[in-house]
Amino acid sequence: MIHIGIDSGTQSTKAVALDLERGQVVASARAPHALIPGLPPGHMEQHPRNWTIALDATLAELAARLGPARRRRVRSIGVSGQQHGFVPLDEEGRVIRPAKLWCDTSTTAECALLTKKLGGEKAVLRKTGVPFLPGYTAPKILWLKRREPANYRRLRHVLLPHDYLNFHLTGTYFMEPGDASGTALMDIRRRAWSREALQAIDKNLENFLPPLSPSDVPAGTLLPAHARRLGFPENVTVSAGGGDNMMGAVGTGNVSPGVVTASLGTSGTIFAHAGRPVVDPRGEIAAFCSSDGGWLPLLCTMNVTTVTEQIRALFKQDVRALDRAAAGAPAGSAGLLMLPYLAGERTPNLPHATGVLYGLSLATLNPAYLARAAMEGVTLNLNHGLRRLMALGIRPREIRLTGGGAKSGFWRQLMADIFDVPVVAMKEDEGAALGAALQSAWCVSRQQGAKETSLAELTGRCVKLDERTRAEPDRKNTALYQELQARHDALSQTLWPR
Ligand SMILES: Nc1ncnc2c1ncn2[C@@H]1O[C@H](COP(=O)(O)OP(=O)(O)O)[C@@H](O)[C@H]1O
Ligand SMILES: O=C(CO)[C@@H](O)[C@H](O)COP(=O)(O)O
Repeated sequence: MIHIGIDSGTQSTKAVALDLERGQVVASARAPHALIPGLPPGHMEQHPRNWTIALDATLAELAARLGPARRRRVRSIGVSGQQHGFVPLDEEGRVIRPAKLWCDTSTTAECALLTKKLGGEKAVLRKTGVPFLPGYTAPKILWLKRREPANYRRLRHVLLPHDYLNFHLTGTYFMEPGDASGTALMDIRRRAWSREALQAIDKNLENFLPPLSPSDVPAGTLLPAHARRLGFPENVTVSAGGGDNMMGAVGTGNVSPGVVTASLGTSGTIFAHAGRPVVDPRGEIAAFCSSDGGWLPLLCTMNVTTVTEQIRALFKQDVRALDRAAAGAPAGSAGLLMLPYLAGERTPNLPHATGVLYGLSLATLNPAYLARAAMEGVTLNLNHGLRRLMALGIRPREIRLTGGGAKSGFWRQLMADIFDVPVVAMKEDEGAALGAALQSAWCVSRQQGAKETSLAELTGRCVKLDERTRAEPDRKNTALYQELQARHDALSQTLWPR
């Protein structure tokens, strides 16, 4: 059977077709989608129509690549999507306005209001497990109510990006706990909506949210119009899907405690599967649920490949040239330190911070040192959060890498040196898309009951490490980077005390 996985990321939509019997991805496709340009600072939005256009295009390309015989063997589709985006729909399921995204920082006032209503930061963590941060969905809904009342009056359905794509494919309003835990509207310990968080926004909000279904329950069946257009059989199951990090966990075999994954997409995330909720008393590590019945403590930084892309654009380099340039500067960039908060930052919670280049000199103001300082800066920023994950009891023996940035060999070595943990990329680098395909295969097998296959068995069969990419910490550099980490953290704390 063929199982299809879609990952609707911030910059593009990726699709893979998994042949389960062979345990292999046999076709893939990709289509870009862009942010809405020209919005005021802090406002990051996309029109959900562009996601559905990209989804339809990647599915059509995948269908063409599969050919008629394999198209007839398509059994299920799973959808993964960028987390936290707010898709507001009216009574007829029409999009009311563009979606505010995970990287939108325009809702700090709404976060403060919601935190106060629930009784302060400690009370919020006690009641829901997840603080109100601008990236999350809850303050975006309150923002709409306060700033665009006419649009809010039309609101009848709240969906997340991947839920909206499920709606496009099946016509059903559906939500599952993994992605929903990123709304900050759930009590993540109970895997249920938090009435108090909902009512802090609107006493009717519960009516606008679908009930939460377990992640192994299908969202629905592919609509006949899509199936006909693509040449797929009738009754293709569309699984619950999940947030891209939840699906990235599945696609990197992170479905039981002990494995740690880092994703280097537009955002940077590091997460570990847990059999119980992991709530950070400081609120830095997000206490999310996974999309397979467990929990997924997660660190997210907003500035990863956006920063390296800016440097690339500045010097008109392709990704290889960027690596070559960075390799031309020594470890530590001779004291040139970058705080990479170009888009504000989520961890640490500094939505209005800006980036800093410290230590410019005649030796360091050139493309090589800037490239290396950028890669080091975003990785030190991630490492700050990795230390916090470790303080909460996560012990990484190795870190599995996924997302675009994981393709760079130079960056992989830098990560091993800064994290002081071996890192390894996956044979299939679209981890979230593969995870979505695997979740859909799992969902089908659960529907079949007697022939049920566990998710661990499925990932064991289909998720493979690419041992050629393994990087071990280089002892020459680890001590230097520990020192640099202390300087990075101190500079950040001095400029933005917290
Ligand atoms: N070889 C490479 N070296 C460094 N960065 C890369 C490489 N290939 C891709 N990338 C980065 O990965 C980014 C896309 O990552 P991806 O995980 O697809 O993002 P998203 O899911 O957020 O859309 C690109 O913008 C690019 O910066
Ligand atoms: O906000 C988060 C995690 O909490 C981000 O990880 C988004 O889920 C976007 O992911 P990418 O597009 O960078 O993959």
